Amino acid sequence: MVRNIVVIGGNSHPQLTQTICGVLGIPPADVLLSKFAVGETRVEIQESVREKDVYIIQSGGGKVNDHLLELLITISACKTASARRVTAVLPLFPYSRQSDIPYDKAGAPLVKSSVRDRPSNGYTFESTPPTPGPGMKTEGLGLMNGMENLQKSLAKAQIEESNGSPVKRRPANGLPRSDTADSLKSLTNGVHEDSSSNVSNSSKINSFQPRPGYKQWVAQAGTLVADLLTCAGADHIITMDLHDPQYQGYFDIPVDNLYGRPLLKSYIQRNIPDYKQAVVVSPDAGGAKRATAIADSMGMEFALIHKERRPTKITDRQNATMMLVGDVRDRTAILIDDLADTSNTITRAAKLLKKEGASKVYALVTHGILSGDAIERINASALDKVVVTNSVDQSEHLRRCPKLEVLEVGHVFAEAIRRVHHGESISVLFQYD
Ligand SMILES: O=P(O)(O)OC[C@H]1O[C@H](OP(=O)(O)OP(=O)(O)O)[C@H](O)[C@@H]1O
Repeated sequence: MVRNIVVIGGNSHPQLTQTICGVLGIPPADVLLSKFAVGETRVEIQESVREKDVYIIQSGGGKVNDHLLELLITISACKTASARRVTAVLPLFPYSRQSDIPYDKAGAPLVKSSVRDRPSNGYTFESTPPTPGPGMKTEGLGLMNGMENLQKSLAKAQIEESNGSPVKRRPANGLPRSDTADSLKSLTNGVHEDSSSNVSNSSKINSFQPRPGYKQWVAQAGTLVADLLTCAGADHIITMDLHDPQYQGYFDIPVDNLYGRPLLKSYIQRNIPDYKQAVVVSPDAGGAKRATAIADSMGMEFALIHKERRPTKITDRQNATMMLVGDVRDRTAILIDDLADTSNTITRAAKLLKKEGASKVYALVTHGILSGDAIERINASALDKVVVTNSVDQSEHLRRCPKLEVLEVGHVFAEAIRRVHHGESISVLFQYD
C-alpha cells in the first residue's frame, strides 16, 4: 500500500481508476463530479488533500471537451485545497493531434484551397503585407492602405458635404447605417476594392477573395491545452504514446510519455502464430518510426503504406490514395498505429493489404478512440483482428465489436504513479526492446 497519496478518477474512465487503485492498494478519493443544469461542470473534493501527492486520472476520447474541463477544475480544486503536488494522468492526451499548425509538403503552412489553388507566380514565404517601415511604399498594403483609403473617403465626404450632397455617416458601432450590401461595399472599398469600380455590390461580396499570401491560421489548440493544464496548477503530466512526442516540449513541467509498445509486442509474441514470418506495416509515413521500432526489435520485416488523405478520384475513394511499399503476399500483416479514431486509416489499409495478397490483417493500436461509426466500419472491413489498449474506455466498444481485443494499461500507469511518488526512475517503463 502506498501512503500519503490520493488518486482521483475523472468521469472519462472509472474502470481504469479502479484498476490503478487496485494495484496501488488504495481506494479512489471521494469526489463529487456533476453538472449544473446549464451544463457547467461542478467538482467537489470530499476529502482532505492537504500536503498530499495527488494523481488525477482523466483520459481523452468520448466527451473530450467535458473531460478536459473537468480535469482542469479538479486540478485547480486540489491546488487551492493545498495539495503538495498534482499530477495529471492522461492515458490518451486530448488535443495532442493539434499540437502545431499543419504544414504542406513544401513546408509552408496549410491554407484553404481557395488560397492554395491560386497561381503561385511570385509567391514568397515573406509575410504579406510586410511590416511597414520608413521609406516603404505602402500603396495597397494592410493598415497603411486602410489609412490612405480612410483619408481619401474623408476628403471625398468633405467635398460632397461642401457641395450640399447627402453624406453617409457611420453610427456609433462603426458600421454604416445603410443596408447590409451597402455597408459591406463601403467596408470592402476601404480595404480590398478600388472605390471607383462599377461592379455591383452583391457580386463584390460574393467574389470576395483573401489577399494572396494571406494565411488562414489554424488554431494551435495543443499549445493552449498545455498552457491550460499548467495554469490550472498541474505539476507533472503522465501520458502514453503521444501522437507527436515533440509535444512534450510545449510544457514547462515534467511530462512522462510512456510507451504502449511493450504491450503490443507481447501481444504479437503470444497471439500471432509464426509471427517472425509476419510483416509489420505502418499505415502512414507519420507512424513509420513507431512501427519500425517494433519490427526492428523483433527481427521482423517492415512495409509502409503511403497515405494521402484527399482522394484523387471520386470513383475510387478507397484505394486511390494509398500505396504499399513492401511485400505482404501470403503473409500476415500487422498494422501498427498510435490511434484509431474514425478507423478509416486502418480499414482502408487492411483492404489494400488484402488486395496485395496478405493472408491475415491485424491492427494493433494504442488508443482505440473509435468515434462515430468506427466500430461498424471495422466490423465490415477486411481486418481480422483489432487490438487496442484501454487507455480509452473500451467497455461499449467491446460489446459491439467481435473483432476487438483489449490490452490492460492500468498496471503500467499504477507503476508509473508508484515510481513518481517514491521519486524512483521510471525510465524502465520507457523501454520497449
Ligand atoms: O482513424 P483515423 O480517423 O483514420 O485516424 C487515425 C490516424 O490519424 C493519425 O494520423 P494523422 O492522420 O493525424 O496523420 P500523421 O500521422 O501524419 O500526423 C494517426 O496516427 C492515425 O494514422
